[in-house]
Amino acid sequence: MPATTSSSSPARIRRIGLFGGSFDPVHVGHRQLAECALAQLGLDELRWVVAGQPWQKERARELAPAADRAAMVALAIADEPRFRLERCELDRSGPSYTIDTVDQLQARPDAAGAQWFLLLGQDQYANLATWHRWPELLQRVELAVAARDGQPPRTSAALAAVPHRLSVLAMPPVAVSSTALRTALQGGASARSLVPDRLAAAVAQYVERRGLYHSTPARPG
Ligand SMILES: Nc1ncnc2c1ncn2[C@@H]1O[C@H](COP(=O)(O)OP(=O)(O)OP(=O)(O)O)[C@@H](O)[C@H]1O
Ligand SMILES: O=C(O)c1ccc[n+]([C@@H]2O[C@H](COP(=O)([O-])O)[C@@H](O)[C@H]2O)c1
Repeated sequence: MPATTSSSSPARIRRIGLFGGSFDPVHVGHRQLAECALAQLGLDELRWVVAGQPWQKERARELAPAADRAAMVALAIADEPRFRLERCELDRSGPSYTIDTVDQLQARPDAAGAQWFLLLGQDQYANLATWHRWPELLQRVELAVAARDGQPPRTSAALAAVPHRLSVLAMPPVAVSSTALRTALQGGASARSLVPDRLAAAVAQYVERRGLYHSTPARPG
């Protein structure tokens, strides 16, 4: 009798990225970072987590409504099937702590056995030791960090004291921030004038239709 061989290869571990942000608004720097992560980490999917109540930003200023920020992300990612809009922070109450999101997503049956990556720009990597339950977060995800504003991924003193898994993402510099975009729009720039270098066309159309970031009031719907 011939020896039996198994035709089934071992199940491949799914690689899932989380990319959180206020996305106020989402811009080409976000998209570039996400594309680099897809390619360099070999992700099966990348979930864009729109912050419901970004507690560190809410203290400083009023944000655009979460529904608008999520709608803009949906438009910015629509052409890439591995990108998904993750709404769990919008559906929760209270401050949006990333560790709570990781708890929630890793507990879902579809996540069993997956390998998780958390994407960050250098500014948030430097800031990570201010996050809620951050040492625990480091046990639960591998960090994937991209340079920003000429600053390469660099561990802060507090982070350096805690072992963590880190992938450095190679990313061409994209000198765009949501702050600079809001300032330009508030100063009277049209959203379409920011396409394609700073905003995706569909996002710019949404900004104009909703009257976001201008002093004129938004039209309903
Ligand atoms: N141009 C960029 N290059 C690299 N990383 C970026 C860039 N823009 C944003 N990121 C990263 O994307 C994540 C979400 O960023 P966020 O939504 O706060 O955008 P932002 O442009 O930093 O906004 P704001 O100017 O309002 O602070 C963060 O980890 C941030 O570091
Ligand atoms: O968990 C925290 O305490 C925490 C503190 C600051 C920022 N974050 C997350 O970091 C991501 C980027 O935040 P921001 O403020 O740069 O848009 C977003 O997903 C936030 O929810 C998370």
